[in-house]
Amino acid sequence: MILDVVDKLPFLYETANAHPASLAAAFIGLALLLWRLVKFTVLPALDPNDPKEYPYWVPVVGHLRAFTKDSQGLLTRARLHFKDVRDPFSITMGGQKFYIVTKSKDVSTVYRNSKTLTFEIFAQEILVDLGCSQGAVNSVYGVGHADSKGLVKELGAKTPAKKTRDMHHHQLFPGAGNLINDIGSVFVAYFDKTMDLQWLKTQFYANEVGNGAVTVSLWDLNSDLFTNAAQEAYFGQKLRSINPAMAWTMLEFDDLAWQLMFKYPPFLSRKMHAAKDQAFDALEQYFASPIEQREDTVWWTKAFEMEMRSAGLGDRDLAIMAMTIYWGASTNLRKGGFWFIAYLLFDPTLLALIQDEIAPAFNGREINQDYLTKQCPRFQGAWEETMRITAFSSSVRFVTEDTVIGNKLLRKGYRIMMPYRQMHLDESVFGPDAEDFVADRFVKNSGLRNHNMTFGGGATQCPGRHLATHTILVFVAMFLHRFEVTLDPPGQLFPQINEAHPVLGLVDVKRSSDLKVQLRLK
Ligand code: HEM
Repeated sequence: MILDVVDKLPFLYETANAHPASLAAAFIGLALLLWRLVKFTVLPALDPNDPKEYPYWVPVVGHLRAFTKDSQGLLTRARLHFKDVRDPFSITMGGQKFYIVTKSKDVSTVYRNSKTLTFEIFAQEILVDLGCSQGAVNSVYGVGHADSKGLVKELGAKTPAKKTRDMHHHQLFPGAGNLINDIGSVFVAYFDKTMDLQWLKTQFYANEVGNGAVTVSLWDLNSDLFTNAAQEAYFGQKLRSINPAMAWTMLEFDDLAWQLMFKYPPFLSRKMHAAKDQAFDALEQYFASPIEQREDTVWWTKAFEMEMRSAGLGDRDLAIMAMTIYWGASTNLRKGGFWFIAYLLFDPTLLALIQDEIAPAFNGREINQDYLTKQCPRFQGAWEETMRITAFSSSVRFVTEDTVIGNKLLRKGYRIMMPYRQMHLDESVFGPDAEDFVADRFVKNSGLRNHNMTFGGGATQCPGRHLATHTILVFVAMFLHRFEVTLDPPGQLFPQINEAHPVLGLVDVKRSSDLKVQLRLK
């Protein structure tokens, strides 16, 4: 770095002499070089416990542009810049410093610490960005009254946010007294009804090709079935009657939701706001309608509504909060189904092996779901590998007190980001083929499951993880059992990922590389 500056001094001097007008520019350049030298070389040497900062040229802006263009590329470059030792380092974007944690062991330490590292500030920010009133957010999160465990200090009672999380567990977890089967059965009934050629022929993404076969967009098929199934479970028929195309409204919002995350100004994100508001309007109307018309939902929806109303929320705030669960469930399920089927279709040997493995789970239209989810290790393993290779989001935390992670001191007031992809491609954990899809990786070494972070971890670990795995395994097995599936036209290339946009879990597909598949009843 020092040599950098010394090297450039004669150049700056000559430039200033030859063109006096550029003297100011030369001084600015010199000042910038000195600032960089002090900030990224001198100061870090004085405080080796501070996570090193990935250097940048433009103060305040930092790496914002690179992050919005290709976040994983930026994080990889930064990690390699620090010789891949995987100590926590920091990146500045738009004036905000983020600590980046990429070592599995450090990530586990972060997940275990709910005392000085918190999450709720992020949930509150996203709710406000979505349009929730500050009053509603304050009462749901007990702002100013709750401790780090989500207990209201004066009363010792749980905040509504904490109770809602407990309700998710009751609805979505396996185990005595829990209700995962109730919600799972709605998904399976919906798949059973819609994985039917007559039904598919009526959809805009399907074309009849003769002999009773149809060609469909694999992406649209997954989007449609998973999102509508989630809607049916959580909001029953009433929401469908208010907005028959509600699922597609949600999906339109999901496709553009990255603009919300990057805080695009409204004039540059009109389509996203329009879809979002349309979704909120429908859900607001839903919650304003008589409760007797909304009996056909899973337990969670009613329990959640009761809790939120007693916290003083009105229909609009209720709609916004309920939409986040609809969004979280549908955005990832559709991507999971799509990528899993794509990996199977592009490996005929694996596909044949899986088809043999799952066959005993079927007796006509009857499905032994227990068999599928517990007795098919190659099938389960291929799904786990699909998740490992397509998980592109990050867990985040806010540092409320100075905290040591690894051998670095993370300072109060900054944010931590734990990008799953950086951990999932760690060759010291997953081996030299970490970048490849290896269908039996988790079958051969089940210990690797502890390093699969797709569902996050700690207090914020995805409560839908059991349902997600269950419904995706059942969906894909039904799809492969019911239809003969071929690429149409043949010779299509494997779909490309869309790395440019941030996601809430699994990576998006570049729509131009969607797969067209022909479905014929077996
Ligand atoms: C393949 C499918 C899915 C993936 C990859 C996924 C991934 C994630 C991730 C990465 C998080 C954040 C974890 C963290 O910050 O540590 C999360 C949170 C969440 N997920 Fe999922 N998810 C999936 C399916 C579902 C489903 C089906 C539901 C509900 C039915 C669901 C409900 C939620 C909720 C409510 C949260 C917020 C938890 C909290 O902050 O307390 N997810 N999910």
